[in-house]
Amino acid sequence: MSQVATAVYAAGAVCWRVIGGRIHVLVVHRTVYGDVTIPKGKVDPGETLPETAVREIGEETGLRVALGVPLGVSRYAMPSGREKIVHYWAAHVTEKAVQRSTFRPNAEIAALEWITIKRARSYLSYEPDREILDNFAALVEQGVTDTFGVIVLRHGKAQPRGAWKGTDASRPLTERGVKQAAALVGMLRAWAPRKLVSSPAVRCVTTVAPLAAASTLSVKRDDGISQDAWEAGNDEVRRVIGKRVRVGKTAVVCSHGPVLPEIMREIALATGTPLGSYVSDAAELEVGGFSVVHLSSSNPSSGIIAIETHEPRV
Ligand SMILES: Nc1nc2c([nH]c(=O)n2[C@H]2C[C@H](O)[C@@H](COP(=O)(O)OP(=O)(O)OP(=O)(O)O)O2)c(=O)[nH]1
Repeated sequence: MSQVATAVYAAGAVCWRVIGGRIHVLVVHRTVYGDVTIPKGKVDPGETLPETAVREIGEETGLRVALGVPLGVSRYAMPSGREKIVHYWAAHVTEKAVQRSTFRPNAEIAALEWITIKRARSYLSYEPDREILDNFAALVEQGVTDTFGVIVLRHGKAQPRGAWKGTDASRPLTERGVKQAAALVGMLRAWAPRKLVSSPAVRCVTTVAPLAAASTLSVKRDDGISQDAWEAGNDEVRRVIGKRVRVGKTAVVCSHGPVLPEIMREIALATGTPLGSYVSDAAELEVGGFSVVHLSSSNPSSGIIAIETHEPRV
Protein backbone atom coordinates (compact mmCIF):
# COMPACT_ATOMS: atom_id res chain seq x y z
CA MET A 1 0.00 0.00 0.00
CA SER A 2 1.48 3.34 -0.99
CA GLN A 3 1.34 6.25 1.42
CA VAL A 4 0.52 9.76 0.16
CA ALA A 5 2.42 12.39 2.13
CA THR A 6 0.09 15.23 3.12
CA ALA A 7 1.05 18.81 2.36
CA VAL A 8 2.63 21.00 5.02
CA TYR A 9 0.77 24.31 5.53
CA ALA A 10 2.46 27.53 6.53
CA ALA A 11 1.75 31.27 6.52
CA GLY A 12 3.74 34.48 6.48
CA ALA A 13 3.78 38.10 5.43
CA VAL A 14 5.57 40.63 3.30
CA CYS A 15 6.32 43.11 6.07
CA TRP A 16 6.71 46.66 4.77
CA ARG A 17 7.39 50.18 5.98
CA VAL A 18 8.43 53.50 4.49
CA ILE A 19 12.08 54.48 5.03
CA GLY A 20 13.33 57.75 3.54
CA GLY A 21 10.14 58.10 1.49
CA ARG A 22 10.52 54.67 -0.15
CA ILE A 23 8.78 51.41 0.59
CA HIS A 24 11.12 48.81 2.09
CA VAL A 25 10.31 45.16 2.76
CA LEU A 26 11.72 42.76 5.30
CA VAL A 27 13.68 39.67 4.30
CA VAL A 28 15.19 37.14 6.68
CA HIS A 29 18.59 35.47 6.37
CA ARG A 30 18.13 31.94 7.67
CA THR A 31 20.93 30.50 9.78
CA VAL A 32 20.84 26.81 8.86
CA TYR A 33 19.87 27.04 5.17
CA GLY A 34 21.99 30.13 4.45
CA ASP A 35 19.13 31.40 2.28
CA VAL A 36 17.06 34.60 2.10
CA THR A 37 13.27 34.34 2.39
CA ILE A 38 10.06 36.12 3.30
CA PRO A 39 9.32 35.40 6.98
CA LYS A 40 6.78 32.60 7.52
CA GLY A 41 6.29 29.35 9.37
CA LYS A 42 4.22 26.23 9.85
CA VAL A 43 0.70 26.09 11.23
CA ASP A 44 0.43 24.91 14.83
CA PRO A 45 -2.29 22.34 15.62
CA GLY A 46 -5.70 24.00 15.87
CA GLU A 47 -4.45 27.30 14.48
CA THR A 48 -5.80 29.14 11.43
CA LEU A 49 -3.53 30.50 8.70
CA PRO A 50 -4.03 34.23 9.54
CA GLU A 51 -3.11 33.48 13.16
CA THR A 52 -0.07 31.54 12.02
CA ALA A 53 1.14 34.45 9.88
CA VAL A 54 0.97 36.91 12.78
CA ARG A 55 2.51 34.48 15.30
CA GLU A 56 5.35 33.47 12.98
CA ILE A 57 6.24 37.07 12.14
CA GLY A 58 6.33 37.76 15.88
CA GLU A 59 8.52 34.75 16.64
CA GLU A 60 10.91 35.16 13.72
CA THR A 61 11.31 38.94 13.73
CA GLY A 62 10.03 40.19 17.09
CA LEU A 63 7.57 42.42 15.19
CA ARG A 64 3.92 42.68 16.16
CA VAL A 65 1.95 43.07 12.97
CA ALA A 66 -1.64 43.12 11.75
CA LEU A 67 -2.47 41.56 8.40
CA GLY A 68 -3.32 43.60 5.32
CA VAL A 69 -4.10 42.44 1.80
CA PRO A 70 -3.70 38.72 0.96
CA LEU A 71 -0.80 38.25 -1.47
CA GLY A 72 -1.43 34.73 -2.67
CA VAL A 73 -0.28 31.20 -2.01
CA SER A 74 3.06 29.65 -2.90
CA ARG A 75 3.56 25.94 -3.42
CA TYR A 76 6.79 24.06 -3.72
CA ALA A 77 8.21 20.61 -3.14
CA MET A 78 10.56 20.53 -0.19
CA PRO A 79 13.78 18.53 -0.51
CA SER A 80 11.95 15.73 1.37
CA GLY A 81 9.45 15.58 -1.51
CA ARG A 82 6.52 16.80 0.60
CA GLU A 83 4.52 19.66 -0.78
CA LYS A 84 4.59 22.96 1.06
CA ILE A 85 1.67 25.38 0.77
CA VAL A 86 2.28 28.87 2.14
CA HIS A 87 -0.34 31.65 2.44
CA TYR A 88 0.98 35.23 2.47
CA TRP A 89 -0.41 38.64 3.40
CA ALA A 90 1.00 42.15 3.30
CA ALA A 91 1.69 43.58 6.76
CA HIS A 92 2.47 47.22 7.46
CA VAL A 93 5.06 47.51 10.24
CA THR A 94 4.74 50.61 12.40
CA GLU A 95 7.77 52.46 13.77
CA LYS A 96 6.54 51.58 17.25
CA ALA A 97 6.64 47.87 16.36
CA VAL A 98 10.21 48.28 15.04
CA GLN A 99 11.29 49.99 18.27
CA ARG A 100 9.67 47.26 20.35
CA SER A 101 11.20 44.38 18.43
CA THR A 102 13.35 42.18 20.63
CA PHE A 103 14.95 40.31 17.74
CA ARG A 104 18.38 38.78 18.33
CA PRO A 105 20.20 36.58 15.80
CA ASN A 106 19.37 32.98 16.70
CA ALA A 107 19.61 29.38 15.55
CA GLU A 108 16.83 29.95 13.02
CA ILE A 109 17.29 33.54 11.79
CA ALA A 110 20.78 35.00 11.42
CA ALA A 111 19.68 38.51 10.39
CA LEU A 112 16.77 40.71 9.37
CA GLU A 113 17.18 43.18 6.54
CA TRP A 114 14.94 46.06 5.39
CA ILE A 115 15.54 46.64 1.69
CA THR A 116 13.78 48.06 -1.36
CA ILE A 117 11.51 45.79 -3.37
CA LYS A 118 13.98 45.75 -6.25
CA ARG A 119 16.81 44.67 -4.02
CA ALA A 120 14.64 42.11 -2.22
CA ARG A 121 13.80 40.57 -5.57
CA SER A 122 17.48 40.03 -6.27
CA TYR A 123 18.22 38.75 -2.75
CA LEU A 124 15.37 36.22 -2.33
CA SER A 125 16.60 32.67 -2.83
CA TYR A 126 13.42 31.11 -4.25
CA GLU A 127 11.14 31.83 -7.19
CA PRO A 128 7.87 31.24 -5.21
CA ASP A 129 8.95 33.98 -2.77
CA ARG A 130 9.72 36.33 -5.69
CA GLU A 131 6.21 35.78 -7.07
CA ILE A 132 4.64 36.77 -3.75
CA LEU A 133 6.88 39.86 -3.66
CA ASP A 134 5.74 40.71 -7.21
CA ASN A 135 2.11 40.61 -6.02
CA PHE A 136 3.02 43.14 -3.34
CA ALA A 137 4.96 45.26 -5.87
CA ALA A 138 1.82 45.41 -8.06
CA LEU A 139 -0.09 46.97 -5.14
CA VAL A 140 2.69 49.50 -4.63
CA GLU A 141 2.54 50.44 -8.32
CA GLN A 142 -1.23 50.94 -8.04
CA GLY A 143 -0.64 53.18 -4.99
CA VAL A 144 -2.82 51.03 -2.73
CA THR A 145 -0.32 49.76 -0.17
CA ASP A 146 -1.86 51.44 2.87
CA THR A 147 -5.12 49.63 3.52
CA PHE A 148 -7.74 48.94 6.14
CA GLY A 149 -10.36 46.21 6.36
CA VAL A 150 -14.10 46.09 6.75
CA ILE A 151 -14.70 42.63 8.22
CA VAL A 152 -18.23 41.57 7.36
CA LEU A 153 -19.24 38.91 9.88
CA ARG A 154 -22.35 36.73 10.03
CA HIS A 155 -23.39 35.95 13.61
CA GLY A 156 -22.83 32.45 14.98
CA LYS A 157 -25.37 29.63 14.99
CA ALA A 158 -28.52 30.76 16.84
CA GLN A 159 -31.55 28.94 18.26
CA PRO A 160 -34.02 28.40 15.41
CA ARG A 161 -36.93 30.85 15.22
CA GLY A 162 -39.55 28.13 15.73
CA ALA A 163 -37.98 26.86 18.92
CA TRP A 164 -37.78 30.27 20.58
CA LYS A 165 -40.66 31.91 22.45
CA GLY A 166 -39.16 35.39 22.90
CA THR A 167 -38.65 38.15 20.33
CA ASP A 168 -36.54 37.34 17.30
CA ALA A 169 -33.89 39.85 18.39
CA SER A 170 -33.48 38.04 21.72
CA ARG A 171 -32.74 34.62 20.19
CA PRO A 172 -29.49 33.35 21.77
CA LEU A 173 -26.59 31.47 20.22
CA THR A 174 -26.59 27.70 20.42
CA GLU A 175 -23.70 25.87 22.02
CA ARG A 176 -22.07 25.69 18.59
CA GLY A 177 -22.64 29.43 18.12
CA VAL A 178 -20.91 30.15 21.44
CA LYS A 179 -17.95 28.01 20.33
CA GLN A 180 -17.85 29.85 17.00
CA ALA A 181 -17.75 33.20 18.81
CA ALA A 182 -14.83 32.00 20.94
CA ALA A 183 -12.98 30.65 17.90
CA LEU A 184 -13.36 33.98 16.08
CA VAL A 185 -11.24 35.83 18.65
CA GLY A 186 -7.77 34.67 17.62
CA MET A 187 -8.61 34.69 13.96
CA LEU A 188 -10.13 38.18 13.77
CA ARG A 189 -7.37 39.67 15.90
CA ALA A 190 -4.94 38.84 13.08
CA TRP A 191 -6.33 41.95 11.31
CA ALA A 192 -6.33 43.96 14.57
CA PRO A 193 -9.81 45.48 14.33
CA ARG A 194 -10.13 48.82 16.10
CA LYS A 195 -13.90 49.14 15.99
CA LEU A 196 -16.73 46.62 16.52
CA VAL A 197 -20.18 47.43 15.16
CA SER A 198 -23.04 44.99 15.60
CA SER A 199 -26.74 44.61 15.03
CA PRO A 200 -28.32 44.92 18.51
CA ALA A 201 -29.77 41.38 18.21
CA VAL A 202 -28.50 39.10 20.98
CA ARG A 203 -27.11 36.56 18.45
CA CYS A 204 -24.93 39.27 16.87
CA VAL A 205 -23.76 41.03 20.03
CA THR A 206 -22.81 37.73 21.68
CA THR A 207 -20.88 36.70 18.54
CA VAL A 208 -18.53 39.66 18.94
CA ALA A 209 -18.56 39.81 22.76
CA PRO A 210 -15.55 37.49 23.27
CA LEU A 211 -13.56 39.51 20.72
CA ALA A 212 -14.55 42.74 22.47
CA ALA A 213 -13.42 41.34 25.82
CA ALA A 214 -10.10 40.11 24.44
CA SER A 215 -9.29 43.34 22.60
CA THR A 216 -10.77 45.75 25.21
CA LEU A 217 -13.06 47.30 22.63
CA SER A 218 -16.72 48.06 23.24
CA VAL A 219 -19.43 46.83 20.89
CA LYS A 220 -21.29 49.66 19.14
CA ARG A 221 -24.86 48.41 18.69
CA ASP A 222 -26.46 49.91 15.60
CA ASP A 223 -30.05 49.17 14.66
CA GLY A 224 -29.28 50.31 11.10
CA ILE A 225 -27.88 46.82 10.35
CA SER A 226 -30.49 44.78 12.26
CA GLN A 227 -32.69 42.19 10.62
CA ASP A 228 -35.80 43.79 12.16
CA ALA A 229 -35.00 47.12 10.47
CA TRP A 230 -34.15 45.35 7.23
CA GLU A 231 -37.43 43.38 7.25
CA ALA A 232 -39.37 46.55 7.97
CA GLY A 233 -37.59 48.28 5.07
CA ASN A 234 -36.06 50.98 7.27
CA ASP A 235 -32.50 49.69 7.65
CA GLU A 236 -29.65 52.17 7.43
CA VAL A 237 -26.93 50.04 5.91
CA ARG A 238 -25.72 52.95 3.76
CA ARG A 239 -25.17 55.19 6.78
CA VAL A 240 -23.37 52.47 8.78
CA ILE A 241 -21.10 51.40 5.92
CA GLY A 242 -20.51 54.98 4.69
CA LYS A 243 -19.15 55.85 8.13
CA ARG A 244 -16.85 52.80 8.21
CA VAL A 245 -15.41 53.67 4.80
CA ARG A 246 -14.93 57.35 5.73
CA VAL A 247 -13.28 56.64 9.08
CA GLY A 248 -10.84 54.18 7.50
CA LYS A 249 -10.06 52.06 10.59
CA THR A 250 -10.24 48.27 10.42
CA ALA A 251 -13.66 47.33 11.78
CA VAL A 252 -15.83 44.27 12.32
CA VAL A 253 -19.44 44.67 11.20
CA CYS A 254 -21.61 41.84 12.57
CA SER A 255 -25.02 41.34 11.01
CA HIS A 256 -27.56 38.86 9.64
CA GLY A 257 -27.60 36.59 6.57
CA PRO A 258 -30.34 38.53 4.73
CA VAL A 259 -28.64 41.90 5.40
CA LEU A 260 -25.15 40.86 4.24
CA PRO A 261 -25.78 41.31 0.48
CA GLU A 262 -26.86 44.90 1.18
CA ILE A 263 -23.74 45.49 3.29
CA MET A 264 -21.47 44.21 0.51
CA ARG A 265 -23.37 46.26 -2.07
CA GLU A 266 -22.94 49.43 -0.01
CA ILE A 267 -19.20 48.79 0.43
CA ALA A 268 -18.93 48.45 -3.35
CA LEU A 269 -20.98 51.60 -3.99
CA ALA A 270 -19.06 53.64 -1.40
CA THR A 271 -15.74 52.72 -3.00
CA GLY A 272 -16.62 52.93 -6.70
CA THR A 273 -16.34 49.15 -7.18
CA PRO A 274 -18.33 47.63 -10.06
CA LEU A 275 -20.96 45.21 -8.78
CA GLY A 276 -20.48 41.60 -9.74
CA SER A 277 -20.25 38.09 -8.44
CA TYR A 278 -16.91 38.93 -6.81
CA VAL A 279 -18.80 41.26 -4.48
CA SER A 280 -22.02 39.25 -4.05
CA ASP A 281 -20.18 35.96 -3.37
CA ALA A 282 -18.50 37.56 -0.36
CA ALA A 283 -21.94 37.96 1.24
CA GLU A 284 -22.69 34.23 0.94
CA LEU A 285 -21.46 33.40 4.42
CA GLU A 286 -22.22 30.50 6.68
CA VAL A 287 -23.13 31.40 10.25
CA GLY A 288 -19.89 32.35 12.04
CA GLY A 289 -18.13 33.02 8.72
CA PHE A 290 -16.70 36.35 7.57
CA SER A 291 -15.28 38.24 4.60
CA VAL A 292 -12.47 40.74 4.98
CA VAL A 293 -12.92 43.54 2.45
CA HIS A 294 -9.64 45.41 1.96
CA LEU A 295 -9.85 49.10 1.05
CA SER A 296 -7.27 51.79 0.36
CA SER A 297 -6.61 54.14 3.31
CA SER A 298 -5.29 56.97 1.15
CA ASN A 299 -8.03 56.72 -1.47
CA PRO A 300 -11.01 54.53 -0.44
CA SER A 301 -12.81 55.40 -3.67
CA SER A 302 -10.18 53.48 -5.66
CA GLY A 303 -12.37 50.38 -5.23
CA ILE A 304 -12.14 47.16 -3.30
CA ILE A 305 -8.48 46.02 -3.34
CA ALA A 306 -9.17 42.42 -2.28
CA ILE A 307 -11.73 40.25 -0.53
CA GLU A 308 -10.96 37.11 1.44
CA THR A 309 -13.67 34.87 2.84
CA HIS A 310 -13.14 32.61 5.84
CA GLU A 311 -15.36 29.71 6.85
CA PRO A 312 -16.26 29.16 10.49
CA ARG A 313 -13.86 26.82 12.27
CA VAL A 314 -16.51 25.18 14.41
N1 LIG B 1 11.10 29.42 2.30
C1 LIG B 1 11.19 28.72 1.15
N2 LIG B 1 11.95 27.58 1.14
C2 LIG B 1 12.03 26.90 -0.02
C3 LIG B 1 11.36 27.36 -1.18
N3 LIG B 1 11.61 26.48 -2.20
C4 LIG B 1 12.41 25.51 -1.67
O1 LIG B 1 12.86 24.54 -2.27
N4 LIG B 1 12.68 25.77 -0.35
C5 LIG B 1 13.52 24.88 0.48
C6 LIG B 1 14.43 25.52 1.49
C7 LIG B 1 14.62 24.39 2.50
O2 LIG B 1 15.68 23.53 2.06
C8 LIG B 1 13.33 23.60 2.42
C9 LIG B 1 12.42 23.77 3.62
O3 LIG B 1 12.29 25.15 3.88
P1 LIG B 1 10.92 25.75 4.40
O4 LIG B 1 11.14 27.18 4.66
O5 LIG B 1 9.81 25.41 3.45
O6 LIG B 1 10.60 24.91 5.72
P2 LIG B 1 11.08 25.01 7.24
O7 LIG B 1 10.38 23.92 7.95
O8 LIG B 1 12.56 25.05 7.30
O9 LIG B 1 10.59 26.43 7.74
P3 LIG B 1 9.15 26.95 8.26
O10 LIG B 1 8.09 26.50 7.31
O11 LIG B 1 8.92 26.44 9.64
O12 LIG B 1 9.34 28.43 8.23
O13 LIG B 1 12.65 24.03 1.24
C10 LIG B 1 10.59 28.54 -1.13
O14 LIG B 1 9.99 28.99 -2.10
N5 LIG B 1 10.54 29.20 0.06
